[in-house]
Amino acid sequence: MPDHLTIVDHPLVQHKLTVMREVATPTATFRQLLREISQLLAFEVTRDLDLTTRQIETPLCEMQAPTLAGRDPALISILRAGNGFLDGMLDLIPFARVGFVGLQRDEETLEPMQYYFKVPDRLDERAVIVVDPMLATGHSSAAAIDLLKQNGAKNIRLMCLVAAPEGVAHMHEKHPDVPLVIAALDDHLNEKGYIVPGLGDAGDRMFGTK
Ligand SMILES: O=P(O)(O)OC[C@H]1O[C@H](OP(=O)(O)OP(=O)(O)O)[C@H](O)[C@@H]1O
Ligand SMILES: O=c1cc[nH]c(=O)[nH]1
Ligand SMILES: [Mg+2]
Repeated sequence: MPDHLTIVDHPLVQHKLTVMREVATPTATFRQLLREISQLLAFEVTRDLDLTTRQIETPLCEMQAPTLAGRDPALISILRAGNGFLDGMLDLIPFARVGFVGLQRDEETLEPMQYYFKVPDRLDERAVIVVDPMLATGHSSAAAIDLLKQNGAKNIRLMCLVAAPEGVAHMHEKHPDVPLVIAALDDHLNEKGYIVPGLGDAGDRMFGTK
């Protein structure tokens, strides 16, 4: 397994993901589980954030205590499905700045089309965490990260729920500097670019569209 890839094999993550994969799982349950898993994956994707110390006073004494270094991190959601990760992440990192990259895959070419871009300032001075539940061909995530790098981002991580081997390989080719944190590496993509076994279209399942 490439060392830029972390698969979070925690039993709670795997249990929740299994329920999300089931075709009979209703939208409300799917959305709730996505939120819960986002917090467990967030634990892993933030593991190597830089720390510094600051002087504080406890009821007993003064101490140099650890605190996150530098500017507040930026969470970047790839619309729409990335928003399923956002609320849970913001519960854990309420001081994070938030950006959005609107991308939608063309169903024929599987190439992502951009329809929105709004990100926090000074990306070059922030840890940037890009979130999207699905990494299929990897073209959407790679395109989003291209845009973020054009806007100065240097210290980037990508957090996904389910990835295909094709997507992991594409990300590694285009952005070998970006670590990936995922819950599962599935078997393959089908002829329509869907991850198999996968969970279907994450955006549609989250929002009850289709
Ligand atoms: O790795 P790729 O082959 O690019 O596919 C993955 C992308 O497809 C899905 O979004 P989609 O285009 O369905 O948009 P949506 O979130 O609005 O449904 C998913 O959330 C990713 O962004
Ligand atoms: O399986 C897939 C592939 C792309 N996007 C999804 O939401 N699901
Ligand atoms: Mg979709």
